[in-house]
Amino acid sequence: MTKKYDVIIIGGGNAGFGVSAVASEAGKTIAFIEREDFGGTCPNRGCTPKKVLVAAAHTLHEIDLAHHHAIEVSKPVLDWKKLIQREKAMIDFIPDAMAGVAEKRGDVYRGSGRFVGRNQVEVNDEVLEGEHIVIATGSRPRPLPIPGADLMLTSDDLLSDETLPKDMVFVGGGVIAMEFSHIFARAGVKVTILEVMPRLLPQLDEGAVDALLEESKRLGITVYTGVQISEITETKGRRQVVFTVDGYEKMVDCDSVVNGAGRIANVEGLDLDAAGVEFDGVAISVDKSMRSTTNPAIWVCGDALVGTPQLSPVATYEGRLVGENIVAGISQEADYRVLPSAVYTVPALASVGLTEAAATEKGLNVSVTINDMTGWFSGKSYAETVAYAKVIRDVNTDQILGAHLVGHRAEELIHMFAFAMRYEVPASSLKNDFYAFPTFASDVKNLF
Ligand SMILES: Cc1cc2nc3c(=O)[nH]c(=O)nc-3n(C[C@H](O)[C@H](O)[C@H](O)COP(=O)(O)OP(=O)(O)OC[C@H]3O[C@@H](n4cnc5c(N)ncnc54)[C@H](O)[C@@H]3O)c2cc1C
Ligand SMILES: NC(=O)c1ccc[n+]([C@@H]2O[C@H](COP(=O)([O-])OP(=O)(O)OC[C@H]3O[C@@H](n4cnc5c(N)ncnc54)[C@H](O)[C@@H]3O)[C@@H](O)[C@H]2O)c1
Repeated sequence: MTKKYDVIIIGGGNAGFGVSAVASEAGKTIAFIEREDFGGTCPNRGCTPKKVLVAAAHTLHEIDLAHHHAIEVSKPVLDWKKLIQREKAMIDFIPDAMAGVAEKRGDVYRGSGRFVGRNQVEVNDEVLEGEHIVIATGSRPRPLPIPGADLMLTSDDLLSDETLPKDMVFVGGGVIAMEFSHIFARAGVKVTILEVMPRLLPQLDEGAVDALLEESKRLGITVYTGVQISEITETKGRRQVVFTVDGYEKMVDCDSVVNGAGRIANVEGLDLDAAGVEFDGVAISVDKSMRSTTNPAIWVCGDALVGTPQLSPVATYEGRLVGENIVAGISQEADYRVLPSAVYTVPALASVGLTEAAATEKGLNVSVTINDMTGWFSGKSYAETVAYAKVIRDVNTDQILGAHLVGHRAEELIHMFAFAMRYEVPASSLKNDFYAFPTFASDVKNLF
């Protein structure tokens, strides 16, 4: 007999948990399907384990700066295998803990879900019927049409391999490449980044990215932009990446090549046709409330939803919004305008709101202030190697439109700007408030 549910959720990551929190609180019956680890990418293969490695890189950075503080230390010795084991030990409770939460909210099915009708999903040969079905299946690394692409590692491998390579190449110069390149470079690995676009992190503010690029070069990372990769080969256990840049063919020989070329929606194998869900090969067609345009029983959220930021808090937010739309029978739209995020290089690049280019394109009357804080008392005290801030303010409304920071605890300070933007605190109020002194936060008064 077919089991019937109010809501079937395919995928037990941030997005799926967002949906389940709202639906279970409203007393809906839920089927929760997960084929791998409950918790999904962020706590098991993304944000959380990655940050353990970032923290180690941060310590290596501080040791490197010790001489500025009249502290002599010998060359640090990093035991990569032990670091990976520490990272794994810190997260190993997560899948079971999250499965426990899922079981409290509904019936848990372990396996791959796929559509067998407009309202039916099959998992482990069992057919479930849902009034609503949510696709929260996340993303996977973009497959690249390059000969030898199968030789590439993914971020999953980097978080698990206990052997440190001598040298490595990242294909793509986005968030994953930047974060891991700083970790590995600080661990002593020779890193090369190959980016197809004219600059790294193309969607972030150019000034902030330039500051990070300088810091990355200081670390010894080699960056090529505007490249075309033609093939990846393997000889004697080493990999060779062949590419063209500025009309010249080049080759880098290395231990590991990593796919950092973006992530695509994880929807293959769902048999979307069986549910009458329109999919153009890249994105499922949805309306503004994240509902399939061709089957109103189906919703999409998190990384599986194409075109919105692939971030953990966004996946949770979208999931909760889908949950609310299902429970209340409404069509709320997501609002992505104030979204603080960070690239966890060491030091980090953090941003919120409009880039300078986007503000200019909108024709707004803006004031853009750029500061290098390495010479400020705070920057000098901590011997900061990079401390960059760009703040974009609307002159007419005195509202902060965007902030882009590198160093100076950017990943923490950015929330002051985000808070001001969300609650429309005027820039002059932010500037004139009390701050504990001396702190990095108190420097915000002097940034614009
Ligand atoms: C290396 C890395 C580092 C990251 N760091 C950060 C960070 O620092 N900060 C940040 O905000 N974001 C970060 N992200 C992004 C963040 O992890 C994702 O945006 C977020 O996890 C997406 O959540 P989701 O629920 O949409 O998908 P996921 O968490 O991927 O969950 C989808 C789940 O669906 C399951 N699934 C897929 N298909 C099926 C099926 N057919 N049947 C059953 N189950 C299925 C999968 O097994 C998975 O568990 C990082 C990502 C990566 C890869
Ligand atoms: N700190 C964080 O919040 C964090 C950390 C890691 C990942 N993530 C999320 O995960 C997603 C995936 O990360 P990512 O770094 O893989 O993607 P990304 O979109 O950040 O960067 C991919 C880069 O690869 C380049 N590229 C694409 N094809 C290429 C090719 N053939 N040759 C060379 N370069 C190529 C793109 O131009 C782009 O710059 C991101 O969207 C990000 O939101 C977030």
